[in-house]
Amino acid sequence: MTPAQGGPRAAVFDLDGTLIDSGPDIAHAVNRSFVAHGLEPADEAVVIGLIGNGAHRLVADLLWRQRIPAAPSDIDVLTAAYLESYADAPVARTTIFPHVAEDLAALRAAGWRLGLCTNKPQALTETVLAKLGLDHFFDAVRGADAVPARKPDPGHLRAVIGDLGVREAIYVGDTEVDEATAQAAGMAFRGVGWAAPGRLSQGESRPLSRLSDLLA
Ligand SMILES: O=C(O)COP(=O)(O)O
Ligand SMILES: [Mg+2]
Repeated sequence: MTPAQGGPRAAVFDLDGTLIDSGPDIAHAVNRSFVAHGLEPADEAVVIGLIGNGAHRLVADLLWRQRIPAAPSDIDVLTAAYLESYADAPVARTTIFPHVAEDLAALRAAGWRLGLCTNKPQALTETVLAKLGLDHFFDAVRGADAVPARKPDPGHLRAVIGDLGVREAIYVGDTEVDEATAQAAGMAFRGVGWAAPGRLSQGESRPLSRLSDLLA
């Protein structure tokens, strides 16, 4: 699907794994919470392979992967500790992927409206964007707790499009969660070429080599 002729061109981006390489900070924070509660830390690569469904699900999936039995209240406690630890050092090990800032600037210069749709909590999302100097690119930002239901619920993406005041947009992400969300919302999707191995579906045959490819 291409933007309507003459209509505002718009793109919505996922955050973690798409615009920023935040896996090292996320892994460090979640492992701090595990160790503080007497649990084994997980390999960074394992954590990175599970990011994208929000903080609570990341903790639950890691416990399951490590075969650690946990009650729902344990998952809540570990999630709260993880997010507290993450908020303590949100960008200590995080980098912006190459060319992302200049390509977002190029899209804006070409008149595109840009949104962000992430399963990171809203406050942490705003902090991370501001600390990395990316906040000024976006006309709309919605984290997981800024909508009634987060990705893969299509309402999350539709809320961002509503905020942008456009009828359609392309969604750009790094995982099958993002692909499923776009599909459920009836939106076009492009994966990023720097997604971690195996995170996009086999069907994503045209990943972007740069965000500025959207201008082509
Ligand atoms: O799952 C998360 O915590 C956030 O991941 P996302 O930015 O890729 O949606
Ligand atoms: Mg992602």
